[in-house]
Amino acid sequence: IPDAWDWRDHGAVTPVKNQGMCGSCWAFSTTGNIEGQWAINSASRKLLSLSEQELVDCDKEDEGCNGGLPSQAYDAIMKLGGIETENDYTYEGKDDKCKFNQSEVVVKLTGAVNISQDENEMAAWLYKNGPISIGINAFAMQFYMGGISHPWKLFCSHTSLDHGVLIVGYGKKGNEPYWIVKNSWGEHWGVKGYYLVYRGDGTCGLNTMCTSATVN
Ligand SMILES: CCC[C@@H](/C=C/S(=O)(=O)c1ccccc1)NC(=O)[C@H](Cc1ccccc1)NC(=O)N1CCC(N2CCOCC2)CC1
Repeated sequence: IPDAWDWRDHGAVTPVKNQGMCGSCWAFSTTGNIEGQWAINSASRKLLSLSEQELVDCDKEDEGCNGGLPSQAYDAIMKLGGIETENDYTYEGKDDKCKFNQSEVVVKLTGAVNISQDENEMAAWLYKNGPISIGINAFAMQFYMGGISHPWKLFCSHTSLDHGVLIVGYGKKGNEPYWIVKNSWGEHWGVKGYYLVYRGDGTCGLNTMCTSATVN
């Protein structure tokens, strides 16, 4: 696989979004993954912006603005019958009643996969298949101002994951390998909304809950 790869350069990543005052990061991680799968692995090859609010309101396996898991969201989307576009089911940033409309579904899932915790295998999977939904401990992200984040384990527990985000690529700056992570805190946070984090030692637990939906 190439030394560097960035799915933003290959039409598989929508613009950075903003979850606002709602703990819906898990929904953004989920839609980001499915947006990539649809653009890369479906017959249509179209990059669509998908609805997080549908997940916040209608995914009863998760807890809306109080948190959730992408792995549970994939299952909920399959049971609901698919996911609508951002435009058809717009983001409100608060828990609301479910307004799911089957006739507006644009993407259906066929399943989901767990991805290896080995970061070399993760990079190979990403290059072959697309962006990866991950859980991470977001402690260091709250103070991130740019560069390659590599906090001490002491400050960034590998076992208490509290944030859902999306790995869209990887690279190396000099001798330092890094992941390119899409966040959902708006484009003024981090590096145009992105987090560059050290690749290779399970920083902040980013390798421990890697998942993807499958679209066909
Ligand atoms: C209150 C919810 C906060 C929200 C993200 C909010 S956030 O605003 O992005 C943020 C995160 C960190 C610091 C500051 C701000 N976090 C989540 O949704 C995280 C995201 C995550 C964690 C681990 C792996 C993947 C994804 N998930 C969670 O918070 N939860 C996971 C599911 C859990 N359920 C409990 C009952 O039994 C079923 C499971 C509820 C809590």
